[in-house]
Amino acid sequence: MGRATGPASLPVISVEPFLSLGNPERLSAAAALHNACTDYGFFYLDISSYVDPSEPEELTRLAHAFFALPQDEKEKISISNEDGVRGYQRLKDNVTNGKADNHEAIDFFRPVANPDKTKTVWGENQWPSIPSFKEKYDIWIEKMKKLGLIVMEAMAIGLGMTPEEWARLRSQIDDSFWVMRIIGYPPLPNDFDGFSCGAHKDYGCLTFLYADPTPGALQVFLNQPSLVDGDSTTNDGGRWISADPIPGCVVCNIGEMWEVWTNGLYKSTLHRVLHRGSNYRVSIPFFFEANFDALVVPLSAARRIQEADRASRELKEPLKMYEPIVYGDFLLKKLAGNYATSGQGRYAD
Ligand SMILES: O=C(O)CCC(=O)C(=O)O
Ligand SMILES: [Fe+2]
Repeated sequence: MGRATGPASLPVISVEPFLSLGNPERLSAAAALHNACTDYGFFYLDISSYVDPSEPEELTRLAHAFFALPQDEKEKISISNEDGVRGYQRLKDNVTNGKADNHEAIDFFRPVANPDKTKTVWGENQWPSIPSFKEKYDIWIEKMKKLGLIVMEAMAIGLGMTPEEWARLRSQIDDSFWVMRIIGYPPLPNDFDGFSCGAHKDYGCLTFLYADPTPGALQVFLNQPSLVDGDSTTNDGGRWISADPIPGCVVCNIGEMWEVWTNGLYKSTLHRVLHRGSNYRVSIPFFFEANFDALVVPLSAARRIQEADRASRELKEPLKMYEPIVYGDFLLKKLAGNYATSGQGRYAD
């Protein structure tokens, strides 16, 4: 395991320039966002001009109230009552890379018309009966959906997409099949064979992670040679750095769909959680995803950048292309391997 030396930390990008059309900093902010996506795949997104910090703090309080309930109360909204993925999952129910994760969670997905709980992900969300829980989280979901569109447009600007190209991409994400997890992490026992959440890439489009202020829990794997100093690399030639929460920011990372859209120019980055502190940690990732039926194909704008780079380096062999993916098919495959009972793991490759 690598030693984390030096002050390496993720870039901070403010959403503010993208909140109004006339903001003169839009282009430079989009360029910084592009660099964050090519170099790290992870960044802090400063949303202090978009949401009041008291909102996610209240969500954390509500999450604690739920996780503190007796186990049989929590089981009343178990995923086993529903479509197998919407609802509460016990501690160690999630498995990553063959090892149980030391967390419990509630998962919510975009509601569907004509729910049918015999079909994976096609059932209904299950809400705790704690007063104002659903109201407060529903407000958050709406804000994160809008934020998803705002950041997607900023990324389109950063990639140099034409208005027509952006309109086409927008039509694949304008009815996002979003996912929200509310995760509770008790301290990781020293002798635990596994992690709080094992190393994985997120499989969708953009993740907006709000986490309580607990330091030292979330770690991100950097493997760009320019970002990693030689002394501190792991056997894989990379380095794990902490991504501690910054007030007013969510941690944002790109998922595997962006890797396909950009034909590998933006990499989806490995991350994991090791919560060894003494408190009970809560995090609330919102996964802004493509539409269920979106056909995800490498974008011309990304290919233009790759071709220009190759021309400047006089590379001759043809550019390798990522295979197209229908997002909903990809999601169903991932969900099939999520849980202890199905053996493989939520966050497995
Ligand atoms: O809890 C965290 O900090 C990260 C969780 C995560 O990576 C995920 O749910 O995909
Ligand atoms: Fe993740």
